[in-house]
Amino acid sequence: MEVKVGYLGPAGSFTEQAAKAIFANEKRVPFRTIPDCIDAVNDHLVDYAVVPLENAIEGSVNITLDYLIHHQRMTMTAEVTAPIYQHLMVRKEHVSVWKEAATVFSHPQAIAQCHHFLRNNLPDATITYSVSTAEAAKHVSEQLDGVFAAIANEIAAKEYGLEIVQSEINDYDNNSTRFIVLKKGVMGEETFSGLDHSTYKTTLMVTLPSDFSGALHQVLSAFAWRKLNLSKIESRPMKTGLGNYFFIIDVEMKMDKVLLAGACEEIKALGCGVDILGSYPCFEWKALEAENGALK
Ligand SMILES: O=C(O)C(=O)C[C@]1(C(=O)O)C=C[C@@H](O)C=C1
Repeated sequence: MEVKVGYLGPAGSFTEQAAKAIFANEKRVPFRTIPDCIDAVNDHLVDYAVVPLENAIEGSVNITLDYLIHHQRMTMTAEVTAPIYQHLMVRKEHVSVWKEAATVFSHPQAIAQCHHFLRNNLPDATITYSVSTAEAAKHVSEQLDGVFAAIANEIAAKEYGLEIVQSEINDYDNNSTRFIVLKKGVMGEETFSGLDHSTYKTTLMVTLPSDFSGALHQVLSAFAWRKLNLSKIESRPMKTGLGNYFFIIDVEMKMDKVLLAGACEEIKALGCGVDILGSYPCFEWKALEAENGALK
């Protein structure tokens, strides 16, 4: 049976590169938005969805996290972290006048990664958000009147015939984004065409009982005394009123029947809610490059 993989498109998005890295030989299907991608798995249009989850400069991709928690629960089944290089690009005839760009188009995450660059180099340009960086590049390539620019990657520049006029414009080096592979149904062992993974993570969603002093401290203690390493903890609004939050906790370990299961039981005994969003292998970009060819 043919495996289909949905990703945030169009062709040339960072998410497409991430999807290619894990699913080199599967059929990849672009979707317009992150929720569309996730819904496509629910509607059985595709078997997996690859969506961005967290960026090193801008933090969580809130739309992914919130859509997963509040609208469409899916199982996290793999992670790939990709280096991210943002470039400013224009139509070929505008290379010498890029500083006159009236509008810069890009995905909000990409704009946020380049705030200082934009402030220093294009202070008067209007910023217009696109559903993805590749969509921004496609849009600029279609504009015949006026000077416009997009922030996107090298592959998008090639795909839509744009010229890069300023490269690596992200405000901080070592920029990277964590992409997550989602599927419907229960957690299971997935095999990703024999790719080597470096670590395992388990992502938990924890809700605290109301008005319980020291609750978060006790939740963290359940991990601490078992010496379970956390790689991330983040609070997000429950959307039920100010002051109501849930916590996303990433534990650097595969779900097991003893340590992690014990920590979850202990947290539940405190009156907290615990949902396991996934337990998954984490792929390194370098290793994938070696297996699948250069992806930058
Ligand atoms: O717009 C794209 O190309 C995407 O794949 C989305 C996305 C994101 O939402 O984080 C992916 C990586 C970059 O950090 C910027 C944008």
